Amino acid sequence: MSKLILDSIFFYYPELKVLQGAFLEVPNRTITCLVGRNGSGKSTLFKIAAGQIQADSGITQIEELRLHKKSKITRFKHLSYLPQKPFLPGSIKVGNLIDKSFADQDEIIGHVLKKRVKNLSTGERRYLEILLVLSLGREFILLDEPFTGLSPILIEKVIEHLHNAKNHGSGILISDHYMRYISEIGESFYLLESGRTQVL
Ligand SMILES: Nc1ncnc2c1ncn2[C@@H]1O[C@H](COP(=O)(O)OP(=O)(O)OP(=O)(O)O)[C@@H](O)[C@H]1O
Repeated sequence: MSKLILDSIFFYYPELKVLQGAFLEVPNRTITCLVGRNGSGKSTLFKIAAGQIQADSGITQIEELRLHKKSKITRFKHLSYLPQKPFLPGSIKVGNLIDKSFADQDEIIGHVLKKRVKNLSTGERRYLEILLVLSLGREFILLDEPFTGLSPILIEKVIEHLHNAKNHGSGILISDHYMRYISEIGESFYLLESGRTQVL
């Protein structure tokens, strides 16, 4: 079984110690959840795992493979990442982003294929972003607050997609404040508090 590991992660802003030795293990074929209060550092840990920012110290690795700051291609091959904030350029048409055969099977996306991203509703845009991140079929999938802005029906659809991705072998790391859904789908849980993680 392959694992994404973050070990002894420290990250400081000039006047704030955000992470102080955080540890996380994300095995494949598993949904791992990271929870914690607002501002506890969850997004910071995601950004470090995704290589968007660099930790002051600590290790990110997949099995024996160390992921250094410069390992961008290696990261891209192994990981896909949904940031907390919208990331798609507004001017692109949905139909140019997603495979038509896929869109034909999804009612929500099927209805908005001709629209530009900037003209989607918040929930439609978030749903599209999640599908794109999942469709890359990476070994590890990092989802930072995917459910924000989604209706319960869309959340249920996303959960179905997450189970599919997991059954195809992906390891999923997810953070969200919707505890009802998190506790429904998660198999292992970490709480981030005072810069450190503990297994729940
Ligand atoms: N660019 C920045 N400069 C200084 N402090 C920052 C910066 N970005 C984030 N922070 C601070 O770092 C801490 C951790 O932020 P982070 O976004 O990782 O928290 P979070 O757990 O994801 O929060 P939330 O659940 O609200 O999304 C917060 O106290 C935040 O104010």
